[in-house]
Amino acid sequence: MRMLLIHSDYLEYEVKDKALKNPEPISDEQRKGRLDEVLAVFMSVEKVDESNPDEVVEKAVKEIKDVASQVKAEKIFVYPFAHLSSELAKPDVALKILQKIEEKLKEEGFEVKRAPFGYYKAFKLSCKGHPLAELSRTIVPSGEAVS
Ligand SMILES: C[C@@H](O)[C@H](N)C(=O)N[C@H]1[C@@H](O)[C@H](n2cnc3c(N)ncnc32)O[C@@H]1CO
Repeated sequence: MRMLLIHSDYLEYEVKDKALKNPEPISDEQRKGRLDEVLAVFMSVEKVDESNPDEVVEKAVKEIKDVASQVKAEKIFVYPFAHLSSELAKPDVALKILQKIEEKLKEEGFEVKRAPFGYYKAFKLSCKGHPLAELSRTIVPSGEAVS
């Protein structure tokens, strides 16, 4: 999994068109979303993650918690983003992993939103620009090589 973490004044998105034949079903309310004072986490789930999804979820949550504590962010935006890797996991596996990450972050007490999966989306982002505002992380299951 590849993650781009941007500490932001806000992130807002608006769903445009389907980017998959069968995107995640969403309510009208989910067609737009915004969080202020947020750690935005753009995530590409990778093929290598399919070998141990639960471990990747645990590792991703740990990394996100670590960065959130360093930048003192209490809100997280989980943003499916297919542009950080050329070896993407299958959509059904990717969605499950992202849903589990969202769930675990909520259990940890964060306010969490997740952008809808399988769509083209317009978004606006205001990066805070401090030294820790733009970070990336690569996560793989144990025993797998980072490509
Ligand atoms: C397109 C662009 O504007 C938008 N931002 C977009 O990326 N949409 C992606 C993700 O929501 C999701 N998706 C599919 N596979 C994956 C994967 N392996 N990891 C993460 N997301 C995935 O399916 C869409 C098409 O790839």
